[in-house]
Parts: sequence; structure tokens; C-alpha cells
Amino acid sequence: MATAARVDLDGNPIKQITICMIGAGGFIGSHLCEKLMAETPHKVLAVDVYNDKIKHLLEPASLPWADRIQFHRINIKHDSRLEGLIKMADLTINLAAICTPADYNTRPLDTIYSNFIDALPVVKYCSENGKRLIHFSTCEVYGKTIGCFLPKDSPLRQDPAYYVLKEDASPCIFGPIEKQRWSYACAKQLIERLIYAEGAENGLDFTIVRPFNWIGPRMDFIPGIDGPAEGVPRVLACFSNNLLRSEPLKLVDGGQSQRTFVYIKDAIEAVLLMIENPARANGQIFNVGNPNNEVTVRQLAEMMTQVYSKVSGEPPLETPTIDVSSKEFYGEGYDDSDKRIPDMTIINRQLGWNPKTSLWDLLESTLTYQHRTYAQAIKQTMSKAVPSS
Ligand SMILES: NC(=O)c1ccc[n+]([C@@H]2O[C@H](COP(=O)([O-])OP(=O)(O)OC[C@H]3O[C@@H](n4cnc5c(N)ncnc54)[C@H](O)[C@@H]3O)[C@@H](O)[C@H]2O)c1
Ligand SMILES: O=C(O)[C@H]1O[C@H](OP(=O)(O)OP(=O)(O)OC[C@H]2O[C@@H](n3ccc(=O)[nH]c3=O)[C@H](O)[C@@H]2O)[C@H](O)[C@@H](O)[C@@H]1O
Repeated sequence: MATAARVDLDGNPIKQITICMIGAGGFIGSHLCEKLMAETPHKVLAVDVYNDKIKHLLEPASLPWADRIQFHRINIKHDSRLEGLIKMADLTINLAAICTPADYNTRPLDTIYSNFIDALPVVKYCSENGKRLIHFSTCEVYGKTIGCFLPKDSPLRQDPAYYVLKEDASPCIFGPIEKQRWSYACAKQLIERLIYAEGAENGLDFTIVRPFNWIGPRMDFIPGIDGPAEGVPRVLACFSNNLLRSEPLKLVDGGQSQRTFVYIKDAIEAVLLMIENPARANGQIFNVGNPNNEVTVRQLAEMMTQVYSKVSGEPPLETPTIDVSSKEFYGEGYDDSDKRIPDMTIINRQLGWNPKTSLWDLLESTLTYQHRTYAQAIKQTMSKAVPSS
């Protein structure tokens, strides 16, 4: 509940602000809107082309926060209303992007436009109007670790200096241009550099967020239910879809890549600290992830299979996984990040934030949500499907 006595990390009272949130209808945006409505007095101008994931916050008009959130159906590629909304707000948060790997090598132009060109006016309007900007980048800007170029048996591969990703020290290592997977990371890197330059030359107050695999309810879509049947979402939704349909989970190139997963609700706490502590967040680039939740994609598949069996009451599949090549799964031009461990020094020092939720616990609450939300609809579509003769 919103209270008058809320204070920031330095003990100063927190004033009510208006936030222009672009991409508010997406996975992260929906959780951030929920948090802001339930726990703060702030107002949100929610900009997106879709609002399905925030419908529960917009209707009915009797909701306690109804006068603090407004939805604006705007495509930021071509809508002159954007500047007006940024001017009305104290802070702009830009989440809008194409950010599913299946698109990077198959729709590289849309990916580059979305992550760089379309973000340019947002940065410009913030800079020209003296407005603060929190921009969502990605951990993919680090690309591959230095360690992955060492010989396979090199003991240095075990040395954190060769794999921990640090905002102010690690290089950004992408593959060759024909590996179009990196079009996303490269576009994100260039917009980071532009924002940084606006800060240095024109005094823009900015914060850049590099999320490390935030996962939880409402992430992406389940193909054939609330998204295209042939669509390929990010790994949480791919594996959820397989589990809901009792089909083996597909491991791309053996599932050897490693990821650290953080629970969306933990990560949103970090974003709220950034919003409410501008003096500590401005001018910073923050890793936001959970270094304690590292698994290979194969281990993730195994854990999700166990957790899903627990929450659904269905026995685990006899053949829980199958291997698939990246070319078959994603097409030509795919490449992968080998390992992603966030260094936490800067976010600890500036905001005192640490993630709390273990991978098992976050999968349990997320898969409970997936089962409750989708199991019935999947059963219905599967029973309608005519078996091929
Ligand atoms: N989820 C993660 O773990 C993660 C990791 C790294 C980076 N990020 C970054 O965080 C941001 C949000 O990610 P998400 O997971 O919530 O993705 P998402 O796809 O769920 O949300 C993005 C939202 O932006 C909207 N959008 C896209 N283009 C738009 C346009 N032209 N005009 C208006 N709205 C538009 C989409 O409709 C969508 O609702 C992205 O910038 C993404 O690159 C997310
Ligand atoms: O979330 C992040 O921090 C960033 O990383 C993601 O990239 P990635 O982790 O590679 O994307 P996922 O789709 O979640 O895939 C994770 C791993 O699982 C593998 N995978 C995916 C799907 C599947 O069915 N099977 C499978 O083995 C992929 O090849 C990859 O190695 C996306 O690029 C962005 O959302 C974001 O910027």
C-alpha cells in the first residue's frame, strides 16, 4: 500500500513522480507496473502496442490505483504523441524492443531498428527536455566470455577473471557479422554508447540496466495459445510449452550453454531502487542478475521437468529431452553466449541490492502459474487436433 512515510536509501522522503514507461505491456513492464501500483504512490503513463499483460491493472475503473495508470496504445516508431508523454513525465523507462533470439538472425533488420533506431527519439526527447532516462539494455552486450577462447583444458577457464562479467571492465565480444545472432547485442551496445555520450556531452541523467535472464510468470507466450503456433519464445516459455504438451524439451546444440536465472520479482526490486534513488543510480550501468542460480540449459531442462511433475501431479516423461542443432532450431546465423555470471559489485555498492530466490523456488512458482494458466487450453487444442493418418 502507498504510504506517506516512504524514504529512499539515504533517509529522504520519496516524492510522487510520473513515469513514462515504454514497453509497459511486456513481461518486465507488466511486473513493474504491478509493483508501482501496489507499493508506491507513483503515476504511470503506460505506452505499448499491446496491453493484454496489464489488463488486470487497467480494469475495472474501481481499482484503487485507477487514477495513477493510463494506457497509451502507441507504436514508438511513428507517433508524434511520444514527445508529449515524455515531457509530461519526470522519468522515462524504455523497455520496448524485439528481444527473442529466434528473431535476431531471421529478422535482423527489425531487430536492429527496434533496438537502436527506434530508441533514438526516446533518448533525444529525454536529453532535450532535461528528463531522466532508465534504459533497458541486456547482458548480451558482453557477448562471449574471454575464457571460452582459451584451450578446453586450460585451468584459467576456472578463474573468475576469465568469465565474470563486469560493467566497467569486461570487453564486449561478438561473433562475425554473418552470425546475425549478434545484431541484437550490437544494436544494444550502440544505444548504450549513445546514451553514455548524451550524458557526457549534454548532461543527460541516465541509468542503463543489463538484465541477466529475468524469468517468471507472463514471460513471452505459449505457441498456439497466446502467440503464433510456429513462434519460438525464450527458453522458459519453450520448455513450459513442451512440458504442458508432454513432449520432450529440445536442447539446442546439446544444452551446454550456461545461464544464471533471476526471479522477476527480485529483479523488479532492483528497478524500484533505481527509480527511487536517482542520486545513486544516475550515470550508472547495472548488471541485474543472480550469480548463485547458474545452470547449463540441460540442467535447467532437468530441473523444470522435476518441478513441473511436482506442481502438475503428472509423472515426468520417460524421454525428457532431445537434442536439436541450432541450425535446425533457429536457422542460419545463430550463435550463443557461453556463460553469463554477473559481477554484483556496482549494484551492491550503489543500491545494496541482492537477489533472494533460488532457481528451484522461482521455477516452482512460475510453473505453478504456467500450469494454472495454460494446462486446460492446451488440453482443449490437443484434443481438437486431428491425428495424421
Ligand atoms: N526478460 C529479460 O530477461 C531481459 C533480458 C535482457 C534484456 N531485456 C530487455 O528488457 C526489455 C524488456 O524485455 P521483456 O522481457 O519485458 O520483453 P517483452 O517483449 O515482453 O516486452 C517488450 C514490450 O515492448 C513493446 N514494444 C516493442 N516495440 C514497440 C514499439 N515500437 N512501440 C511500442 N511498444 C513496443 C512490445 O509490445 C512488448 O510489450 C527489452 O529491452 C529487452 O531487450 C530483457
Ligand atoms: O534474458 C537475457 O538476459 C537475454 O538473453 C536472451 O538470450 P538467451 O539467454 O540466449 O535466450 P533464451 O531463449 O532464453 O535461451 C537460453 C538458452 O537456451 C537454449 N534453448 C532455448 C530454447 C529451447 O527450446 N531450447 C534451448 O536449448 C538457447 O540456445 C540458449 O542457449 C535474450 O536475448 C534476451 O531476452 C535477453 O537480452
